[in-house]
Amino acid sequence: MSIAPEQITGLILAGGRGSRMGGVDKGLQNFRGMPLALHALLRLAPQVGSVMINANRNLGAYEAFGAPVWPDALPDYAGPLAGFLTGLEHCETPYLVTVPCDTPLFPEDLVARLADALAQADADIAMVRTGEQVQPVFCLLKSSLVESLVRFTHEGGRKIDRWTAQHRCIEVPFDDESAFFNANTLEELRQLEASHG
Ligand SMILES: Nc1nc2c(ncn2[C@@H]2O[C@H](COP(=O)(O)OP(=O)(O)OP(=O)(O)O)[C@@H](O)[C@H]2O)c(=O)[nH]1
Ligand SMILES: [Mg+2]
Repeated sequence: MSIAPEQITGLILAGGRGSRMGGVDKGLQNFRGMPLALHALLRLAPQVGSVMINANRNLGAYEAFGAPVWPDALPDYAGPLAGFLTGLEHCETPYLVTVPCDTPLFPEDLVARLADALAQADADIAMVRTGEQVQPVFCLLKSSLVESLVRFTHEGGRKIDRWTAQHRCIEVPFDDESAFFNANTLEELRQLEASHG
């Protein structure tokens, strides 16, 4: 069994505090003259059937990118899992794939590789691994997990790995580690701009 792109909705995670960047709205910071979240959107869109954005501030600026924008239902910046929940609650396809807004050079075949691995392993969740490092915010998941995530988060659960461990989860190795370089600080953003990717 394989998974077609049309069965997958893409979600840009841009709902964080950006505290290591001085509290700015990270997704709206420019990278090579264009907002980071728009880079992610343009890179993800050809890989999936439709895309949406999860953001908690400056919603109008994100709406201008032309995709639906959903803020967290959970209060107080509950972390990336709150973004997963928001995505699953608005997802109308059998699969959701998430990418963070601060990693604009992620692979152009990211979703195809996650989807192949998920289908082959008959898993519920597939996450990127680079070297020894799991990158849980690059995550393909079955939309049917929404009830499980509602339960987990409403009981106060916040850690991605604690939740994913409850399901059939696989890690998909990616060799191109530099494609997953993410900008947490302004310094890292400038470093990324200077890179060859
Ligand atoms: N929806 C939502 N997404 C979040 C939240 N916190 C982090 N994220 C997203 O999760 C991804 C990884 O988070 P970080 O790289 O730590 O980003 P951040 O939390 O904005 O930055 P720091 O405050 O410096 O940790 C990013 O795409 C964030 O936008 C949150 O409370 N809600
Ligand atoms: Mg954070």
